[in-house]
Amino acid sequence: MDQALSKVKVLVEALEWIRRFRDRYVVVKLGGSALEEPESVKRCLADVVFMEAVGMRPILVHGGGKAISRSVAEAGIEPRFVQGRRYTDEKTLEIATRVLTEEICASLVDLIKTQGGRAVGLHVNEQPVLEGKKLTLQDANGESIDLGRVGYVTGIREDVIHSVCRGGVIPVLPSIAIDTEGGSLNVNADTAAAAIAALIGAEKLVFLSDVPGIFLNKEDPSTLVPHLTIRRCRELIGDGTIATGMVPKVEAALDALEVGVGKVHIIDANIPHSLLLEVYSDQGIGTEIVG
Ligand SMILES: Nc1ncnc2c1ncn2[C@@H]1O[C@H](COP(=O)(O)OP(=O)(O)O)[C@@H](O)[C@H]1O
Ligand SMILES: CC(=O)N[C@@H](CCC(=O)OP(=O)(O)O)C(=O)O
Repeated sequence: MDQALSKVKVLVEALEWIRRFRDRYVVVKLGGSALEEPESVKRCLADVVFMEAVGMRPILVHGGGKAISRSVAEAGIEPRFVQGRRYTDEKTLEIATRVLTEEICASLVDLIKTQGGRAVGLHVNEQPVLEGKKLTLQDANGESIDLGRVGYVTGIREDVIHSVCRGGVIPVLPSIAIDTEGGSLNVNADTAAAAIAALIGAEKLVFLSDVPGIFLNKEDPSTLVPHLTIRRCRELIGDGTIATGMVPKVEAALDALEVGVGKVHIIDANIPHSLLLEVYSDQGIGTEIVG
């Protein structure tokens, strides 16, 4: 009896959050590191299917940096990164587009379907929804660095996203945008997810990565920080506590918060049902960042 009652308590606790997030957009970014663990990916997608079934509007944005690097290396090209962005010549763009759309996006759509959900890949080969511009970075001396076909998201076909979501279908978006001439641009998936969350006015932006959240000391799991503000994040980037792949993620998170996205969460895709724990329970999990 006690066990049955505790199950009901879980449902009652979830009800408040289910009501609160009904018809709200949540952008879920599945990172390339998390994508390396097929069982974790399946569980995360089951959570996304649950979110849609209880009335939320999840938008799945994914990367695939590790898979792109493998395919690029197989083609005899040495992967090269500048300030966390992949230098993308025409051949690299072709490979990145194929890996992200035909391999990763297609398999995520299939996996959602096998778990009873409905999903559609929205990208260059199907229905493009991300508009972008070429990104130019500057080096320490203020000189422009050419990254090739690398871009950033400037717009989104909101009408397409709205109608897909209203129809009970989960949009799956790889981080490839189209420029005004119809050419493809390779976009860092963290920045793509943040831009999408900002443009669509998402309630939340959730990064599913391969760490439980942000640590003050990466060697010591007890230093996980459950709650951070924009200001504190900037301090942690400044003093090097937040480093490597976490920097573009947190910078993208701050951009999204500054333009009105409610909250950003960084959680571990390898913790079973981390998404549901974050969204539908009082306790939360991982690191949340607020404005
Ligand atoms: N302070 C920190 N706390 C947690 N992880 C950190 C921190 N600083 C750097 N990292 C690194 O950031 C990585 C996540 O970034 P990345 O590998 O690019 O993920 P993804 O593929 O999900 O985009 C973690 O695996 C970790 O090694
Ligand atoms: C311009 C740029 O760097 N694009 C990324 C896109 C994929 C990505 O960002 O994947 P993660 O989620 O694994 O980081 C790349 O080519 O690797």
